[in-house]
Amino acid sequence: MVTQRLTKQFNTMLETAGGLVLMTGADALLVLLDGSTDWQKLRQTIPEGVKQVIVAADLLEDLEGAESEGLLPLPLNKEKSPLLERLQHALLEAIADGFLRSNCDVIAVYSGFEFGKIDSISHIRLDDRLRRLTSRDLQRLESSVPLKSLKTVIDLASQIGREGREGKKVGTMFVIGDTRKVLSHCKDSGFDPLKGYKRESRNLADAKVREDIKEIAQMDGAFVVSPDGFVEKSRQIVEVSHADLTLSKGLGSRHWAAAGISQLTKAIGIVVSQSTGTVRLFQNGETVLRIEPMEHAVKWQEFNYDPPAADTETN
Ligand SMILES: Nc1ncnc2c1ncn2[C@@H]1O[C@H](COP(=O)(O)OP(=O)(O)OP(=O)(O)O)[C@@H](O)[C@H]1O
Repeated sequence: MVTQRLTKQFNTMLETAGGLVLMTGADALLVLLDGSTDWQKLRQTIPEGVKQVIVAADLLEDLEGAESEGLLPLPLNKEKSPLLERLQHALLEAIADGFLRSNCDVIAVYSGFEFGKIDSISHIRLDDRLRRLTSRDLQRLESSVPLKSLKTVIDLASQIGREGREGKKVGTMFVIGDTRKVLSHCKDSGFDPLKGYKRESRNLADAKVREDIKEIAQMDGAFVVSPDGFVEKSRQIVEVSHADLTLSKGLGSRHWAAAGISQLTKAIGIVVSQSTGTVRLFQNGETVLRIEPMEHAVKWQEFNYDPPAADTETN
């Protein structure tokens, strides 16, 4: 386990960042660490008026003891990832864990130039930036499902989670890829409204088809989607055992079924939770991506960091 010593420089950066939280009225201080540290000292160094202090590190064990000092621990599991990716991930996780709202101000302090040396402070406004999922997030899944089809289904799932239907929240499931094997673990949950439709009328690339899917999503069951983005069947009950799986507590049978089928086949399970609107991707029986509901659509971007464009607003 790496230990990050509270050096004089680290102390100064914490004090300064804490001061900045108070001065700007930011909602939280995020300390992105490269290892464990002396949590008591860290809390004492930060001005008392700063109430929300999130401490993020790669491993859960690095954060042991942080909570009892009144800090909010956030494990990242992002070892060796580039800084900006870790920072972005920390912000998303902090929202998912309820430490931050999706529209708030955060002061972040981290090692920007040298591993283990806290040398940078940023004032981050959480808005659009968070909605930009990177294509690399998906490429990393190393799935046999083409990226284009995955993006289409994720966009549709996020839309369903965000908008619901006629004022009601809607949850649903998509299982994409390894279609034949997936179907061998499915049974009809009722009449399939897509039965008898020509293939082109089941193509998710078509906006009209996506609207139909939103209607059908209100009914029980899952959509089985081919790797090239055609809905093969809807209203399917996925019958799998999930004896060997471990998932977050609180996830119900729809999520377990998606995780189960992703373990049994090469498919990716995508679930929109009816209660929260959160979209989760399952692969090999595990949650590999989670997208919180946002006001607007997901924006895809490549992970080339572009410096922010000059802000013309005067505030
Ligand atoms: N194995 C399954 N295959 C397909 N659909 C399922 C399966 N299990 C549950 N569902 C669907 O999910 C709905 C919600 O079930 P449940 O509340 O247990 O799931 P959940 O994972 O908590 O999802 P949510 O967060 O949306 O409530 C069920 O009414 C059913 O339509």
